Amino acid sequence: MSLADSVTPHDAPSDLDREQNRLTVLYARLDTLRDTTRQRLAEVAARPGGTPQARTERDAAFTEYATRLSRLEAAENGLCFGRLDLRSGERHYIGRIGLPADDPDADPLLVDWRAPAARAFYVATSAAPEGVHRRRHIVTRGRRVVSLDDEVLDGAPDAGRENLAGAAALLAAVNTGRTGRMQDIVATLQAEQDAIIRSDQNGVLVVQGGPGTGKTAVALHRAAYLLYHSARIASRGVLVVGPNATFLRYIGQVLPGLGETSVLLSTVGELFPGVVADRREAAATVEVKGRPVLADVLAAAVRDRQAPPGRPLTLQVGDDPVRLEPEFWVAAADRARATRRPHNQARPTFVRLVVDEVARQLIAHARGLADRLVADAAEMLGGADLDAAVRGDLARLGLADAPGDEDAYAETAVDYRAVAESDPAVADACELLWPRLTPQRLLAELFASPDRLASAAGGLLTPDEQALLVRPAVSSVAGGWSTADLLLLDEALQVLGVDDRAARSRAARSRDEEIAYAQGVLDIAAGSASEDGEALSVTDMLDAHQLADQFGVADRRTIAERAAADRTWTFGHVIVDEAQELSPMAWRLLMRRCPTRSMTLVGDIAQTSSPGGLRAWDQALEPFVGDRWRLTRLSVNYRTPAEIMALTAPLLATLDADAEPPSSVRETGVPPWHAEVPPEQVAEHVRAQLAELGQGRLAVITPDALASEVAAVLPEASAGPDPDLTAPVVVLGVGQAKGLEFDVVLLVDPAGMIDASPRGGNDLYVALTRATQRLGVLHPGPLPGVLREAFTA
Ligand SMILES: Nc1ncnc2c1ncn2[C@@H]1O[C@H](COP(=O)(O)OP(=O)(O)OP(=O)(O)O)[C@@H](O)[C@H]1O
Repeated sequence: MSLADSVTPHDAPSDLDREQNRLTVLYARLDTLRDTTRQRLAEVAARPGGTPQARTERDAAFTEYATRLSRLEAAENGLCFGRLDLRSGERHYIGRIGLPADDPDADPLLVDWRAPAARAFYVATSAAPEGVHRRRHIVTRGRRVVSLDDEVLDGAPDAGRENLAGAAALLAAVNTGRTGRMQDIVATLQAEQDAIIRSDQNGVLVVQGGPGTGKTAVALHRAAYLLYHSARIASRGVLVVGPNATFLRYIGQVLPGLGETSVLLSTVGELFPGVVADRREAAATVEVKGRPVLADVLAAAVRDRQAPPGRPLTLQVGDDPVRLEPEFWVAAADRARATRRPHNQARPTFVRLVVDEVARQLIAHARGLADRLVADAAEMLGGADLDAAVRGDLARLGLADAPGDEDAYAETAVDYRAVAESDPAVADACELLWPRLTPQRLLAELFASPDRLASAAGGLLTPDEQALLVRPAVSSVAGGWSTADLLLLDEALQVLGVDDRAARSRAARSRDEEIAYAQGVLDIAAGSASEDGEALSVTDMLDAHQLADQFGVADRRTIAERAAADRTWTFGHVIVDEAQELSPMAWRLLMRRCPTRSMTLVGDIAQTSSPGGLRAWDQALEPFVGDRWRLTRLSVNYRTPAEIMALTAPLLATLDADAEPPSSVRETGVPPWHAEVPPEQVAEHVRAQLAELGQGRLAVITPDALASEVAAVLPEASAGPDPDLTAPVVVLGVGQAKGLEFDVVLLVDPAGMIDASPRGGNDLYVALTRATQRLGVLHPGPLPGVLREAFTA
């Protein structure tokens, strides 16, 4: 008996009517809650800020109501999808959000899928019914119930269901035509997936699973679950990292559809706001730049920029030459480094020491000059009392009038420090010996100079590896950065830090200006009030500080928006999809964004295709958490039919001898096929497949280098760096296909895919596992051995 046959469709009109009535009540409640929330939001928005505290409270209330409203809006489609009848006689309706009854003491009308009471809906089976008598899947369209699907769990176990929860609903979901956008699976989550979603938020959780096992879906639902349950995570937001922008667009609707806005979806290359990674690089360069040793290279490169000169430097300060000895520079650099602060933040210490030393020498010069003047005068005038003349000379030089007068000496030193501080020669020397460095400048100057590279990377990278990093000078401000560079920029930012004293004093100045402006407004108001003879004027109620507070603009950005603009934002939880692709430098960046190490990493080692990607999970995690991480596996493939998975078995064995292929949840009865055709004849096959497909999506997946050639013979297809996945046909290089799925896949040139890179076999495995219904392999020459074997088996 097939899985589909094992489920009894339940469409008795009376039951449908009853559920329709219930659904109508639920939507009515949803509408009421939306109206109330909208009204509250408007009230809060209109509330004046007043004191800073009141303003903060108002903004917090605004955010709270706005979030609540967006959750209520998002719940429109598929508001309620399930019902649990417990043996105890209790009944719960399960939905996308919880809906409280009007009466606060009454049971909720709808239980949120994330609430503990909903868990049994996902995990109960005939073998372990968890107190459930009946599980009902309610299928709706808009606000209408279209069908019901019941499972009685405490009856005789049904062998055909194979521990799937709601098999009919599940199969209906996986068989539905693709739309080019990932859908949530909240109605049909399976027990092994539910366990991951609800797993403890603390620590690093790794989810290893073959293709189509729902890793992405589970990761996104886990984000929604954690945001629902943890105020700490909600307050810092969740970061979801995906492999590329096309993939992020593909999954972009899932979390908003679940009502969650506190999630930033990003590639790892976008996590250094303000710099765009638009440069492509050779795989060998990417691999070297991703190595952990690059952190040491950058630290050495910064240290090289602090190197004291090995000879004395003479600065011309005004009329005085000031000579600074090598020992002085060494001591100054050592003291600045001893602050243990990042380069730019240690710089003020270095500058202060230089200024002090220059001032000390200026004072010494002046004293020497004064002494000489006194001696000369005494010689000229014989034994005359010269006190008055000396005092005059010292005063003219700005020096204390008597040695030992400490106050006066301190004042004098201050004057000379000011001279030293504003002297261009001193500033130039500081800039030369401890320059202010942005990450961009550090990297641009490092990569542009083989000498600098040799100095920083000597002993860490071979000369050939160093040569891979050399490139012509780029503007240190914009352009010309690769994703691998952005990881290095972020790393450099840690070593360099930001000297934000100037920004802070600018902020303080602008606050003073706001207060001055507010005072001006109050003065005018007071003037006109007294002219009008008003009893109570605005000046009686507010002072300039309070008014300035009210002028301040409220920060109503979502957590995700604030996080996206901030290079140093740390998240409450970080989720990494296709985590096997990340280089060690990318892991370092992500760990910095998540100091609590509350992380979920999902991926499949057998699908690793990037040059610096993982071969084992502990390889990535050991440097950060030792062995303190949990591994869990997903074992059922919901996407790829059994016929296609069988084709991939010999290939998988060559990629990872220990890998357990996931078992497909269904068969389609349509075996994959192959044909020997040159790339220019791909169009005929595409059109034939489209004619059979009707609705749904078809992808042509090629080796990366072949994509534009194939796209040229398929003008009707969406292609290029930013393809529209909702188009009926897309042409993708295999690198773009990661994480995606289509009803039909035509894979072009499998041998070319294997040959294109050292991880070409992994690429082929990714391409073979993207279809939900049909797979055709088009090969210009002979099939690769691993596929020939599988097709003839
Ligand atoms: N419980 C479920 N109910 C319905 N559909 C599901 C379920 N689990 C997974 N799916 C569907 O299976 C498909 C594959 O899921 P997903 O993309 O999350 O897998 P994956 O493990 O990330 O795959 P890959 O590693 O190959 O990219 C998606 O269409 C997803 O919606």
